[in-house]
Amino acid sequence: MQVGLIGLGKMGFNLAQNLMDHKHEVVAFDLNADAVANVKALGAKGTTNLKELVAQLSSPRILWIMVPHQVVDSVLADIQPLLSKGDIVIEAGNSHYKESIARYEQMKTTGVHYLDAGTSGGMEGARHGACYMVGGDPEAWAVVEPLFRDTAVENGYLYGGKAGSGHFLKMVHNGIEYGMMAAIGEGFEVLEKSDFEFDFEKVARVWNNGSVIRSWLMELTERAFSKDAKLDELMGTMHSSGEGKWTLETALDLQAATPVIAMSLLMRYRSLETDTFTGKVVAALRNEFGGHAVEKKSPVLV
Ligand SMILES: O=C(CO)[C@H](O)[C@H](O)COP(=O)(O)O
Repeated sequence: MQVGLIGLGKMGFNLAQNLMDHKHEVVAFDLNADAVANVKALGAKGTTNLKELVAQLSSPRILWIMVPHQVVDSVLADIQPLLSKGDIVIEAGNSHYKESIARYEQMKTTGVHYLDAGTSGGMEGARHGACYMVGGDPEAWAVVEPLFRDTAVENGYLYGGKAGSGHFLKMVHNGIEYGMMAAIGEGFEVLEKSDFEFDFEKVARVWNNGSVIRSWLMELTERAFSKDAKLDELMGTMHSSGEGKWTLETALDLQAATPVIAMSLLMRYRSLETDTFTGKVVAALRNEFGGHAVEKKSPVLV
């Protein structure tokens, strides 16, 4: 299938390669000319001009937007005048589900289908097999399902139902992610404060082999400690992008008791004031799976 891919950042560039591995035709857009040149070198078409992107697509067009949620509205404002009835927009930023519902309703008035797609698996997933949660019109979903089937891991995609359900699922997924990472970080903080002389990389490795808590996050923990045995180079500052806060706000609205997610979010805020070892572990994990910036001891963002 032909896909117009908007956004060649950490996730989008890898998704472009994943799509091409599965014989899909990628026409990519990014403002960064180097990223466009790089994806063209791999076999995609590419442009830094949105009008050119849309003009190169056959109708009904499929546009896959892979940009941070903060810039989704401005991308939509730019492309909407260029689209026609029947076109399909897949919005794969980590958007708030209520914004996705509003965008879906607005797009519907112009006959453009809008699907909200949460993507998990980080940069590695986007490249070699992601996990997707998608919401929106079932008819539009039926058209684009092969794209998700091909670029996901086996059993790694779910059509969640009406508009907003994809981003709602991704929001809750990220809330769970906060709690799991906080627990891993806290466990290693106990080890670090004890009198025992543990090799944290080896501890993470043994826990990855047969234990109840073996997981991709624990594998990333092992990887992080293999690079820096005590994470001495990192500040334990835990930034956040909003999904944990939205999960907690939603839980409060629904009167769902979510103390683990709440505390993990609050500890992230706390870490902005005081360095902790938990913070180092969570910061390292965010860097491992999402390429998110970490603060080094000399306070420089990398
Ligand atoms: O969706 C993701 C992973 O599943 C992103 O990496 C997200 O940015 C993680 O959330 P936060 O930045 O708040 O830690």
